[in-house]
Amino acid sequence: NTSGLSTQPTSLNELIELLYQAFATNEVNIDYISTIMNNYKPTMGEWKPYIKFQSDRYTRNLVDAGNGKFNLIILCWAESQGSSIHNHTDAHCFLKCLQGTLIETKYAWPTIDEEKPMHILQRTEVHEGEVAYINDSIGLHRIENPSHTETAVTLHLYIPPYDHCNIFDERTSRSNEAKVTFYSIGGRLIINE
Ligand SMILES: O=C(O)CCSS
Ligand SMILES: [Fe+2]
Repeated sequence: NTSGLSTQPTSLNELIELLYQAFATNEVNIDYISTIMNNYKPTMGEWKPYIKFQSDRYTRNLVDAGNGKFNLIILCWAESQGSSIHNHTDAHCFLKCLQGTLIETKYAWPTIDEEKPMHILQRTEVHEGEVAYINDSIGLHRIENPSHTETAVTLHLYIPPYDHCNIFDERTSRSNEAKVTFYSIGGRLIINE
């Protein structure tokens, strides 16, 4: 169990340490994970190695591969960049806003095969320090940086890790499988062949 562990990570390294300890046993206490993600107080300097913006799309920068039990990733959103509508392949997804403001739009899973627009469940702003959570039983979502002048940075925790997901067309509900890739791993750029 996770009693006796700190619930106030004061650095990225301490957050990672607590995650490794929480995953040392097999069962994972999602409430505890939620507590430490909410309590983590980011200090900008520590995630400098993972801050990389691209003009064509948001970047996914792997911070820690979690011994195969989780992935901790920093996503960097330049102005007006956003994700596709996607699911999370039966994983827990925690998203903590480190800088800027994001909009999360949650959608219901498409029910029938006919072409029809996706149904929006909820749109929420995620502000600095706030944590959003989703999993496939809740629905799908799209994350966007709505600002035309400010960039945004988010910290994502996926439990367990996954290397593909489904992306959905908002107008038709059609979906395709998409591979999930990293722009950098451990702060080093991945040269895509
Ligand atoms: O992992 C991704 O690229 C989706 C960001 S929102 S969880
Ligand atoms: Fe997501």
